[in-house]
Amino acid sequence: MAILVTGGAGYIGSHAVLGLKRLNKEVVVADNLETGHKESLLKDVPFYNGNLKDAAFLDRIFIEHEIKAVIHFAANSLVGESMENPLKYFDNNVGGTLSLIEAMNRHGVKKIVFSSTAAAYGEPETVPIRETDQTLPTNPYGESKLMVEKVLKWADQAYGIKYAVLRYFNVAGADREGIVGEDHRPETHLIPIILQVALGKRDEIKIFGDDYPTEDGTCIRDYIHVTDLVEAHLLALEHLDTHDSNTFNLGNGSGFSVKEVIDAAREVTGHAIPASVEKRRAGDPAVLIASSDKAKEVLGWAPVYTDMKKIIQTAWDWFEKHPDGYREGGES
Ligand SMILES: NC(=O)c1ccc[n+]([C@@H]2O[C@H](COP(=O)([O-])OP(=O)(O)OC[C@H]3O[C@@H](n4cnc5c(N)ncnc54)[C@H](O)[C@@H]3O)[C@@H](O)[C@H]2O)c1
Ligand SMILES: O=c1ccn([C@@H]2O[C@H](COP(=O)(O)OP(=O)(O)O[C@H]3O[C@H](CO)[C@H](O)[C@H](O)[C@H]3O)[C@@H](O)[C@H]2O)c(=O)[nH]1
Repeated sequence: MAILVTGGAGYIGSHAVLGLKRLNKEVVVADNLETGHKESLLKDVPFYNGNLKDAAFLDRIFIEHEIKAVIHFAANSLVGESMENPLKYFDNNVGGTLSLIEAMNRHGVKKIVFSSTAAAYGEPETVPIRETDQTLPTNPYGESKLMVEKVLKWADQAYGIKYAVLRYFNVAGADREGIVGEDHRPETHLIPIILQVALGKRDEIKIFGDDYPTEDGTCIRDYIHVTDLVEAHLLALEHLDTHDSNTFNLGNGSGFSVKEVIDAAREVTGHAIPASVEKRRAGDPAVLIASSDKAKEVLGWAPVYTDMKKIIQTAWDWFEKHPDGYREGGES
């Protein structure tokens, strides 16, 4: 019995595949390599290159492997792009998931873990954010994920497909052995961009606004290590064997400002990391911090990487060894 990982060639998906293989689980990957990297795939893991919207592609996987559960990472996830091209996000993120659920139903697969996001909440009324707080996305990316959450609820009711919705906050870091890492193109995330400055690939880090109502004026986020995140997926899968569908936040429960993250990276890398202040980036809430109490209480989840410097260290170890990411010359 295998676990199908969609988006398994991407940043988080590749870490999940590695985590599953370390537990000797049987894994199959489906990815169209739109933003993933074939170089991140493990040699002994069957890989299917195709689009989730293609029903025949999915049928082939479900026929060739006995799939017992799906961990569904495949999606587009650039907030800015989603504002400019919302239909791409509804088409791929919602359309891709509808096709996946239909295939699961055709083949009698009854469990799915779904990557949702803090963007499903929009601007929070209070922090830390709890799962029961209002969900009012401020961009099509977050909206597309929330739509899938709603689809999953009805698919459970109609077809008995049980789901764990995991709303991630800011995912960061890399595998401790550096077997896989983060290589988004374009890179938009704070920590990899800071580390590209330390590598000499960028001149400076641009801080998007220092006039927020926070102590140092820069935005505060909740950073969670990718390995801790993967661990929660494994626990959620197990949980679904004996429990009903559920929704969980995944974050560390503490916030770091952009300036604090830059300072931590200076300490880890020993590099000055020049910074300049730019205007605010549209749509950035001032503070996003998760309450992950529910995941801790219900799933027994306990994040290991709670120290920002340790999170950055794992990312730095990866970047030092792979300054051009997965591909020589830095082009995707
Ligand atoms: N990185 C974060 O901080 C973060 C935060 C919250 C939520 N998420 C969610 O986690 C998931 C993984 O994020 P990531 O950072 O690893 O992104 P990523 O872009 O590295 O990985 C996504 C993978 O899905 C594949 N894919 C996309 N559409 C596909 C389709 N229709 N068919 C087949 N494959 C397809 C891509 O090629 C890629 O390999 C996404 O669903 C994202 O929305 C990420
Ligand atoms: O060059 C940069 C890049 C980022 N930032 C700031 O750093 C913080 C973190 O930004 P990221 O782009 O790394 O992350 P986001 O908080 O925007 O996004 C994260 O949370 C979102 C939900 O709110 C989505 O889920 C998204 O995929 C996930 O990475 C933000 O305040 C941003 O303004 C900068 O100052 N300079």
